[in-house]
Amino acid sequence: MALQNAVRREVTNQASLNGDEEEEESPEVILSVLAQHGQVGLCFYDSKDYTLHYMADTPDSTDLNLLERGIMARKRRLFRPLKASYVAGLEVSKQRLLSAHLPFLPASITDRLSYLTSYMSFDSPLMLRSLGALLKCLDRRRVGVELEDSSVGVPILQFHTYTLTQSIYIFKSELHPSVYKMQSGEKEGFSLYEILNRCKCKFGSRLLRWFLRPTRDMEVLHRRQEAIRFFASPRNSDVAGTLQSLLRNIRNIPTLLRRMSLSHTKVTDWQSLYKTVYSAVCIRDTVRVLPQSVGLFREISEGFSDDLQHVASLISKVVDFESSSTENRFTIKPNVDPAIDEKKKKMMGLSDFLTDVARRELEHLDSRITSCCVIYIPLIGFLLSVPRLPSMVEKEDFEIAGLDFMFLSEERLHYRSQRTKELDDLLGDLHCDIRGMSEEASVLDLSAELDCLMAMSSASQEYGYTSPKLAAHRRILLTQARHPLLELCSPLFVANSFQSSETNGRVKVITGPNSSGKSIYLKQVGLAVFMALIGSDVPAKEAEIGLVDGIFTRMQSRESVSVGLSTFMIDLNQMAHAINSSTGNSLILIDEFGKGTNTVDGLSLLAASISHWLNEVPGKVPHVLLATNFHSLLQLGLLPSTSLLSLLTLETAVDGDELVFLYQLKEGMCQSSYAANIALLAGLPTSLVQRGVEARTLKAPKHVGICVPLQYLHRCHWLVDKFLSVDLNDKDVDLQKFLKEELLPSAGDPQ
Ligand SMILES: Nc1ncnc2c1ncn2[C@@H]1O[C@H](COP(=O)(O)OP(=O)(O)OP(=O)(O)O)[C@@H](O)[C@H]1O
Repeated sequence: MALQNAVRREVTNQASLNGDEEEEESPEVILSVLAQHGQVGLCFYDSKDYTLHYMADTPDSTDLNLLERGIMARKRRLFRPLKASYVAGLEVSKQRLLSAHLPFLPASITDRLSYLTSYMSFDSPLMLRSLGALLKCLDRRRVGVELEDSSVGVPILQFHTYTLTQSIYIFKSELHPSVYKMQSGEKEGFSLYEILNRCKCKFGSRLLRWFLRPTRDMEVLHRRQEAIRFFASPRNSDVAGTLQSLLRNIRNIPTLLRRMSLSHTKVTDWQSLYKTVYSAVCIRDTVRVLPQSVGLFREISEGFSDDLQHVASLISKVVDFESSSTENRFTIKPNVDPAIDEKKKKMMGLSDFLTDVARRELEHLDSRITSCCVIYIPLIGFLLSVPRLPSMVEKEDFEIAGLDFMFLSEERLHYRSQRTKELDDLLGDLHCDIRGMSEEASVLDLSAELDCLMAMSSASQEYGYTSPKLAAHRRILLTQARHPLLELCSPLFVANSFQSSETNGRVKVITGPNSSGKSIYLKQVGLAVFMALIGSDVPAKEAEIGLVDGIFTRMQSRESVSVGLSTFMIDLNQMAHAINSSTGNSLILIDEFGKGTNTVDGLSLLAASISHWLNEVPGKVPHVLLATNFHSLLQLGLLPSTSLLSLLTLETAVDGDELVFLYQLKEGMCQSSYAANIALLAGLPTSLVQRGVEARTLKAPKHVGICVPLQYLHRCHWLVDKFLSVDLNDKDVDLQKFLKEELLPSAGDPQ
């Protein structure tokens, strides 16, 4: 497990950096980070405002430094390690959180759980464990607490979701499965990642996972868009083909160099290194003639240095690949460079030779040592490696006459001898030059970026995506948008548009029969916005997307064993999260909220939640897209009428008894659930469905209405109007008189 725990201390004033007394007075920030299996979870406590910040588990970047950069960019601070022993398992960590001194938490543990899960995702084990570690640390160090009394805990007055600079968070994992699949070796399944991943080198595929993190950084997005646009043009398809075939040859230079301990060097490693360097030079030369206004091209042209060319020609001059592969051992070209003499050739090529060297060394060694070998370690050079004897305990025991002890590793002792020094001298030139290449990290980074963007561009061309216009406004416009996954497995996908302006129609309520396409529509909007925010083109004819700061989803909950909450509680949590944490710049997608409980209660909660947004000041209303089968939400007029509300439905047609789904979005509301037709479609026995229809007809209020004579209906209306006309707050109103004189005398008069 790669574990990084760190403690940060405020170092805004130099005095605290120098360990001055004033350090005590600086507010403290304690950070806890846990990384595992390509994911990172983190949290930190800031004693300045007693806030606990937490970040849901998120894909790790290629290096964890990003976290430091992200946080340090905001406030320059110093890190120092948090005790690893503070980190506990998931259950213990959850318990620490539930029993922490948090004054704002409800008293009972069950209520606490509900409260906490509405703020933070309990599906983030790393975050929870880092929180557990942090709470333990706060408890031990008693940050900001002067009192000895152990019942007084470190004050934590509020929680705050932490986001990395410019990152956008997708709340609730439902968008994830189709988006990220993180575990290596895990089957990708049919996912957005799979659609976009046409990368030619491993680094490209790996970086693409990182690309799947949305961002609001316009510079990053534009940089990606301009490269994607360039390759999307049919005029540039040849150059794209050339670059892709070169990218196939790119291998991990540092790993290759690490493997190049000469006694184990494989010919294939040399070949891979040569191909990598040679291809990098070709990529640079190809890119140099492309428009340098494209940022990525400019960086490749400048970043791939001439050293690469030098190393490529050096390898090709020295290594005889042809005889290496026929003889299946490393061979050097004869007579190419007079500086490389017979002896060098032998040394470099023959692992047998190194074995010879080792054997000769062994003759001079202590008789207790029965075996040894010569190895090569980049940056260190050739070393003699011998097994550690049981009698070699203290450092002094490692000394061997005539050898310089270097280090102990994996129960082997490593030494420099006169001969290994000679080997270093003889082979130094080549290794120095090649070693220099490990500095060429930019080759890998930029190649991976190029690979990713070409992959995204290729998917965009194949599936007819469009480049979205991105801006900082609060509008989203998608013309003829499609679902990127469903359109590939559906013979005829019906595209639909989406429009959410700054003020009008920001809250959209979609009704429609089951299977009419409501959920798909919600998801395609979410995915299009998501794709735009990773820099990709989107499946739509036209797109204009204001950068959202979060995508909140409430879809398809299953009861979660890890959290111990029922399906309905999870629904409520997600809704609470969306209501508590969204801003006027967020996108909220809600599918079927409220159906996990009694209909009336579920409906009321749904109406109250939507009304919450509809009653907000216009600038604070997020883009809300909500699908529901509660048709009475609209039929009973439970929502305030405002221009913020827009009603949509998906078109269907009835052909005889059969319901036909047209999947076309239109304004308005669904008039019938067509549940009976859908039940027949699904294969329920006809007699059973008919009985259901009868029962429903009898129960429907409409049935009563049909039997009541019109005159009684008028009478009822009149009575209601009369009652409503009375102002019960008016003290002068005499109710007895009203009933006797105004209402009852007219009892026989239906008006
Ligand atoms: N735009 C579309 N074009 C073609 N087929 C579609 C479209 N939208 C949905 N479908 C098809 O209809 C199926 C059902 O869609 P969806 O799950 O969105 O329905 P729904 O209205 O949300 O149903 P429910 O209310 O029962 O959850 C999809 O699996 C897909 O096969």
